[in-house]
Formats: sequence, structure tokens, C-alpha cells
Amino acid sequence: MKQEIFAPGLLTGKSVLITGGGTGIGLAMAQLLGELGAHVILVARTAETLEEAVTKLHTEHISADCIPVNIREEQEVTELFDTVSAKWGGCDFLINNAGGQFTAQALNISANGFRSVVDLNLQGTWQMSSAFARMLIEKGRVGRIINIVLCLQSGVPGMVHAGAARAGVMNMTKTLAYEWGEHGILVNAIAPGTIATSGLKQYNTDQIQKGVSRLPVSRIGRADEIAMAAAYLLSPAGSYITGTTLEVDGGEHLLGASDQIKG
Ligand SMILES: CCCCCCCCCCC/C=C/C(=O)SCCNC(=O)CCNC(=O)[C@H](O)C(C)(C)COP(=O)(O)OP(=O)(O)OC[C@H]1O[C@@H](n2cnc3c(N)ncnc32)[C@H](O)[C@@H]1OP(=O)(O)O
Ligand SMILES: NC(=O)C1=CN([C@@H]2O[C@H](COP(=O)(O)OP(=O)(O)OC[C@H]3O[C@@H](n4cnc5c(N)ncnc54)[C@H](OP(=O)(O)O)[C@@H]3O)[C@@H](O)[C@H]2O)C=CC1
Repeated sequence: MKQEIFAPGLLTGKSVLITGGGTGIGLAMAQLLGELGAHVILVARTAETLEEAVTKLHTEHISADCIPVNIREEQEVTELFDTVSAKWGGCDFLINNAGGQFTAQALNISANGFRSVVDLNLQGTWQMSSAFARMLIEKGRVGRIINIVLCLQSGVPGMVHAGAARAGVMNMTKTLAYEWGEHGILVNAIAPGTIATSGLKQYNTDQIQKGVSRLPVSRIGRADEIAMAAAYLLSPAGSYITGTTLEVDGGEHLLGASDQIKG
């Protein structure tokens, strides 16, 4: 099906760094972008998972490498881009996909709990974006960034920390699109709804089913549906799009807060 939508070789000659690229949505994006000809560089903390993903991609004839990095650690992020520059001369695209949270009522979240989620989703995304842009500007190259966020229009009951952090990323997307446009760097976000991945294991299945049944498109989303949105934004079709957040959520953003989980 994907071959009918995107031209073969659409991304040949391009390279894309994907955080959280060894699992779920990140791996689905690696698969599609790789199938379209891009060299994919997977980043996450767990080396074993990354290596398994790279092996799988190689069996599908996709050009893939991985580098274990904790995006919360500034020094590791700096070293990551030094390595990417030294090994491959840089890369064209960055997908900030690594992220997540725990669910808890706001009153049960400590200062450190809140900080840990902001640190991963907002600070981590900022550190990656800043280092990527500096690399591109230094090399006189253009590029694109996609930030994977969260459907949050009605607040995010049970995930106040993640809602706040992702709202920060959505606003950062606009500001960086504005500031970095002159350097030829396009910055956009994708807000997934509820997507079937192993990342959903920590959530209550009944609540997920109940939430999904209320969606205008009353089914759970697939990781490849997020991947196709990313392929669109990274393709020549996305060349005049910057500062936007594309909702790929079966219409979840149209629902009110009372339709969501409470943690
Ligand atoms: C209309 C439709 C609705 C449908 C409803 C569907 C609902 C599902 C929607 C889901 C959408 C989103 C999906 C995803 O994001 S998938 C990604 C999945 N992966 C994850 O989310 C995992 C990510 N989590 C983590 O990596 C870590 O938990 C995190 C980075 C967030 C924190 O890691 P860290 O190692 O820093 O954390 P510590 O263990 O050191 O703890 C730090 C402090 O946080 C407190 N804490 C931890 N867990 C909890 C908890 N469950 N409740 C309260 N507090 C918690 C912990 O105590 C520490 O604080 P203190 O030092 O003060 O004790
Ligand atoms: N599935 C869904 O319904 C939705 C998902 N999202 C978001 O989409 C993204 C992908 O989620 P999904 O694929 O479902 O879940 P996963 O749990 O599979 O993906 C999270 C990925 O992030 C990586 N990661 C976590 N912390 C770090 C870190 N500090 N440094 C580097 N990498 C890290 C994890 O690898 P490792 O642990 O090895 O580091 C993992 O590969 C996440 O940001 C998630 O919040 C948003 C809305 C809905």
C-alpha cells in the first residue's frame, strides 16, 4: 500500500535521525522512510533494542545504523552530533520521537516526578533540536525537524506533566520555525492520537477501548499512519510547510476533556 502512496526512491540520498527509533512509532517511521531510500539513524537508551531494530531493517534492505543516547543528557547529545558529523557528514532530518510519561492524578505528582517528564519531553527535544540546527548551520546545510507530541487540545487529564511539556514543544515548534526559516530549516510537529504500540502497555486497556470508541474514527491508530504523515512532511510535498502541528488522531482533538482518561 505504501508503495502506491509514495514514489519509490522518494528519499534516496537523504538521512534521518529518529529518537526512540528502535520501537513503536519510531521504528515504523524508520521502516517507511528507509523503504523510501533514506539512511536511518536510530537513537534511544537501550543498545540491545536498537541493535535488534537495525538487524530487522537490514533484512528489509534498509540502510540503518544506531547510537545509544539518553536525550536527557546534554553531553551525550553533543557527542551524538559529533559522531553523526564525523561518520556521515551530518544528516538531513531529525525526528524527535522519544518521549513518554507515567499516568497519575496531578495531586499525586511530586516536583521531581513533574521534572522528570518535562526533562524528557521538553528539555530533551530542545537539546536535540538545538544541536541538530547548530550542526546544519555550521555545515551550511538545510534540514527539517519533526516533533512527535500528543493530542492535548482539551487538557490531558492524568498526564498534566506530559500535557504541559508537549504544549511547550508545540510552541517551540512555532518559534524555531520562525527563527530557523532563514537557515532553510523547517520545523513541524505531529500529534498522534491513541496508536497501537508496545508503549501503550502501561495504560488500562478498558480505558483505551472506551476512549477509542468515542472517536469520530472509532478505532485505534496504527504506527504506520504516523509514519506516512512524517514521510509527507519530509518529502518535497512538505517544502512550504513550517510551524504547524499535524493531528493524526482519528479526530481525538475534537473531543472534550471529559472523554479522556483520568490516570
Ligand atoms: C479519547 C481517547 C482517549 C483514550 C485514552 C487512551 C489513553 C492512552 C493515551 C496514551 C497516549 C500516550 C502514549 C505514550 O506516550 S506511549 C509512550 C510510552 N512510554 C512511556 O510513556 C514510558 C515513559 N516513561 C518513562 O520513561 C519514565 O516513567 C519517565 C521518564 C517519565 C520518568 O523516568 P525516571 O527514571 O526519571 O523516573 P523515576 O523512576 O526516577 O521517577 C522520577 C519521579 O517520578 C515519580 N513517579 C514515577 N512514576 C510515578 C507514578 N506512576 N505516579 C506518581 N509518581 C511517579 C517518582 O516517584 C519520582 O519522584 P520522587 O523522586 O519525588 O519520588
Ligand atoms: N502510542 C501512542 O498512543 C502515543 C504515543 N505518543 C508519543 O509517541 C512517541 C513514541 O511512542 P511509542 O512508540 O508509542 O512508545 P515507545 O515506548 O515504543 O517509544 C518511546 C521511545 O522513546 C525512547 N526513549 C525514552 N526515553 C528516552 C531517553 N531519555 N533518551 C532516548 N530515548 C528515549 C524509548 O527507548 P529506550 O527506553 O530504549 O530509551 C522508546 O524507544 C512518544 O514520544 C510517545 O509519548 C504520543 C501520543 C500517543
